[in-house]
Amino acid sequence: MTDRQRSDRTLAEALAEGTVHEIEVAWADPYGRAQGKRVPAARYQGPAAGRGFAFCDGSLAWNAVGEVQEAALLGDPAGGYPDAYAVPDPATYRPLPWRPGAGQVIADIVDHHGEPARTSPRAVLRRVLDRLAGLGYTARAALELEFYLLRADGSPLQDGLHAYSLELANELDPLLGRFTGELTGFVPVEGALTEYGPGQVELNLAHQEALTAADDAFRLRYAVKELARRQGLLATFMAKPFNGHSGSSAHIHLSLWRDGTPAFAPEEGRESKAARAAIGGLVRHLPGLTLFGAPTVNSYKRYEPGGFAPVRADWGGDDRRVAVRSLLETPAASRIELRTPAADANPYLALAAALGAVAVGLEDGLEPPDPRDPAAALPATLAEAVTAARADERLAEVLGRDAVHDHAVLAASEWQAYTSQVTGWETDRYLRYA
Ligand SMILES: NC(=O)CC[C@H](N)C(=O)O
Repeated sequence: MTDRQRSDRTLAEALAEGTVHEIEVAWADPYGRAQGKRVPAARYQGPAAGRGFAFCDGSLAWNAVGEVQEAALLGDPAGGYPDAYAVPDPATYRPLPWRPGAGQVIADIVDHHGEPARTSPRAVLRRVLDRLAGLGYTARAALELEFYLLRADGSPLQDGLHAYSLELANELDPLLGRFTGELTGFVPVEGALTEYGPGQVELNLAHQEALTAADDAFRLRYAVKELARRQGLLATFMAKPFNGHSGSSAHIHLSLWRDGTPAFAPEEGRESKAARAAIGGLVRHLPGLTLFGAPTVNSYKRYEPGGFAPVRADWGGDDRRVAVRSLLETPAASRIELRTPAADANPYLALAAALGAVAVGLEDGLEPPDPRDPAAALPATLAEAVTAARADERLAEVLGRDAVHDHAVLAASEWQAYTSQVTGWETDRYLRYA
């Protein structure tokens, strides 16, 4: 029995036995934040088996501070923000570790015409996975998420800088212990470590079928924030919260499988044909896909030359300085790590864009460039990323033009809000000197 079948049965059993009193019907907004409705168990089955749970479709077309952008298609202003429907995927059911008797299920979104909402993040990922399936592949993925644990007022909890420090890890207890304890029934955490910044933590997730991997990253961010809140702390997935301290990434490890065999298994000691096509697709389309792993103004402040966050569309072997890291290991563990996505990314969109570029690499028979050739610069700002995403017709064909249009509109609204403000940096720098 697969994990999906198991949790499917768990939900039906929990409802039948009356061991669950409430279900959170959850979906990701454009920025990967958990949205949803709390539904009493007795009111769940009707809508879940029918049209789904109604909500205002503006929730799928708002920017980082919740301002609905009318130019985004799904908001469909002509239609007056009609209902969209959250249709639970029962295989995603998990009991909530912090509220006994409550569970969560992740929903797919259907628009008011009854069609899958083509710009909703989970739908974009499904579309790419269908395309890969058409090529004969299933994708597996594992995400590593970094974040800062802060005091409730936003100040750092620690001042030490020691990645992998078990002593600093102890200082973060009891919360850190929860991430490798009760949280593992909700998401498959494989490891927890202190990262380089003060109070920065990294959690590694197990590799899973790609849709589940994105669901896990979505759940993880929600759960970490909630467990921290219950402890009187603030967990932030902001990409670069502090000047002078490392940013937070969402590295994605990818592999393709054909009929249960690993398509990235090394061939004659080097990357397989499928792996080379995947690397070729990723490297060529990195400028266009960057937006989907780096959706805010702040995401771009993480990229620093000479650091661990890449600034070029380059690739290499076991090298943490490049954007696309090819890890040749045992056949089943050989994989590609994409290091551009930031922790503030929507995991569905980041994974969809990465796998979209992989699909393009396979379809177009691409090869990795010679690593000694000069590599293209990645977009250095959100505005450059929007331009690059809009210019990448081939990637848009795979992700869906409407999805690229909408998410570019949201990002452009972030950029507009940012550039229209006079900042403290400007007054500090220019007021007395102009
Ligand atoms: N684990 C690492 O390689 C550090 C990654 C770094 N924090 C980044 O933002 O990219």
